[in-house]
Amino acid sequence: MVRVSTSTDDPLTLLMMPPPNESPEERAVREQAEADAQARSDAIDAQIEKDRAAMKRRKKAVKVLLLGQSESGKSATLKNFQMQYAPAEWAAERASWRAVIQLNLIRSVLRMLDALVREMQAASGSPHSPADYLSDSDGEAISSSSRPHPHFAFTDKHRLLKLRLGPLRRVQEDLMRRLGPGSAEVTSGGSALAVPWSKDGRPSSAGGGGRGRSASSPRDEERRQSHEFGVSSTNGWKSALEKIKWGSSGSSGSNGDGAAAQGAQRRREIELDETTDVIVGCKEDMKVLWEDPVVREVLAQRRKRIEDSPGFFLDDIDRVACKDYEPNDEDVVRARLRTVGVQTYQFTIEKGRAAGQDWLMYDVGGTRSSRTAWATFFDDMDAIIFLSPLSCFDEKLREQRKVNRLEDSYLLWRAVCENRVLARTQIILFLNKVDRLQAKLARGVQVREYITSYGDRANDAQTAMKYFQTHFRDIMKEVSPHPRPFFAHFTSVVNTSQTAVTLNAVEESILRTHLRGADLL
Ligand SMILES: Nc1nc2c(ncn2[C@@H]2O[C@H](COP(=O)(O)OP(=O)(O)OP(=O)(O)O)[C@@H](O)[C@H]2O)c(=O)[nH]1
Ligand SMILES: [Mg+2]
Repeated sequence: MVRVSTSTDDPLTLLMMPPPNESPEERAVREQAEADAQARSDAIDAQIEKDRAAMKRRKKAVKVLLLGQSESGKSATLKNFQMQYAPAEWAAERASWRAVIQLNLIRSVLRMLDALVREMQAASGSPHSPADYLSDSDGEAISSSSRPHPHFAFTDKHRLLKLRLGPLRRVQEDLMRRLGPGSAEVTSGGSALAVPWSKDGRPSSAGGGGRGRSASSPRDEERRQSHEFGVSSTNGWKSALEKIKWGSSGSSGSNGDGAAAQGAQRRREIELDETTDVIVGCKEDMKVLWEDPVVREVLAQRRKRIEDSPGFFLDDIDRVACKDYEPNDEDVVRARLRTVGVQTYQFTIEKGRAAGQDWLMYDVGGTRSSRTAWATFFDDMDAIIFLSPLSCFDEKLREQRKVNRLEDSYLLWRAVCENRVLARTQIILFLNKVDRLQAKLARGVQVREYITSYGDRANDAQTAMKYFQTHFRDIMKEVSPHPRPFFAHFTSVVNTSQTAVTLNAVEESILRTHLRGADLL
């Protein structure tokens, strides 16, 4: 039989009962002691609850969105993060960048070759086809030759180079096919707006070149765009590199028939070997072309500065055009592969105070037509790293050849700072490509010729950097919905050791904001 305890024989109840002969004073003391104990217990419960919330918050990934126009260095910054915080994965991925770097090199060579061939045709008096005037091999618009042609001293050497480097065109096509849409630059953005969203983060009705789609409501449009973005979220460089590794299916082949998969893998390796063989075979001719004084004259006359273009490897032909070439860290950061859609990147901090903290970084495509999708990420970010390349003050957007790049950057910065959804989000500005700015000013390019408000200031890098920084700060001050601190770093993110120092400061600052959100600081 089960014995049920009653209030009078339960030992705990008996223990808690006041003594039968308790005086009023003793009772007051006892009740006070009980109240104190209860308060201590409540405080402990509250602390446990707070710690639990903090743990939850700590476990919640820090989310960072990288923004900035195309070629501002977003992906290059992300690569620096990866190198610093996920070294094993970085090392494993490095070899896959070889094909991208080979393509970058070939593209520069073919741009020179195209310029040379056109001038040779002009010199021989052969008529140009209309297409000759439209684009280079990489689709870059060139100016029409209405100007008089100077007389270049072409020789048989140039005609031979044209013939001998011809096979690179097929290699370029092969590599582009394998690497997917990110391997080509966007050279026409139609009428896409600089900022295709409103101050409250909604897509502008005219945004993204969206003319002719007015039948859908703004909400439908927003959903449609986020859906598109979701679909394209695997289109980052990882999928491009996977394609190179595993072929266009992106599958490792491990699930299929073993022999067939192995055969397919072997065929891809042979294809990649053939690509490398052609490049190695063209090595000496590529060097001759790059070092040829007449070619240099042609480029100067056409105002082509190949060394300023993304993915410049012409000074590395000896290393890159080798059978056993393996990219080093800096090669990978310098490699150019345009971001299509969004690249999501996750890593966990391994060392230090924030060890174990997960980070999620979002790298978006920066061309005007890609920007519509940015706003769908705004409401959930701890921080934004905004990149503006300072060296671009004299350049035009590829996708809209009339728009000055720096003006475009100012417009974007203004729109990000004034956005109400981002009012409480930390924004960190990277004034990037300082190395290129220094090189440009050193060779005599005058800022005031492109930025009239620059006035009579000295044309040195320090003065220009300070001037641009002040302009960005003033915009932020003017348009931010609430006062916010101005965090800016001068960067050259291709310099990986310098960038590591900047990233440490950035990590610390973002983490503080993240933890402050959980009242941990
Ligand atoms: N010299 C120099 N090159 C840089 C710097 N930052 C980026 N680059 C190069 O500029 C090119 C473009 O950089 P990306 O990181 O691909 O630019 P992005 O902002 O991701 O461009 P999208 O993907 O088109 O939006 C790459 O070849 C980079 O290596 C820099 O500070 N100095
Ligand atoms: Mg990118």
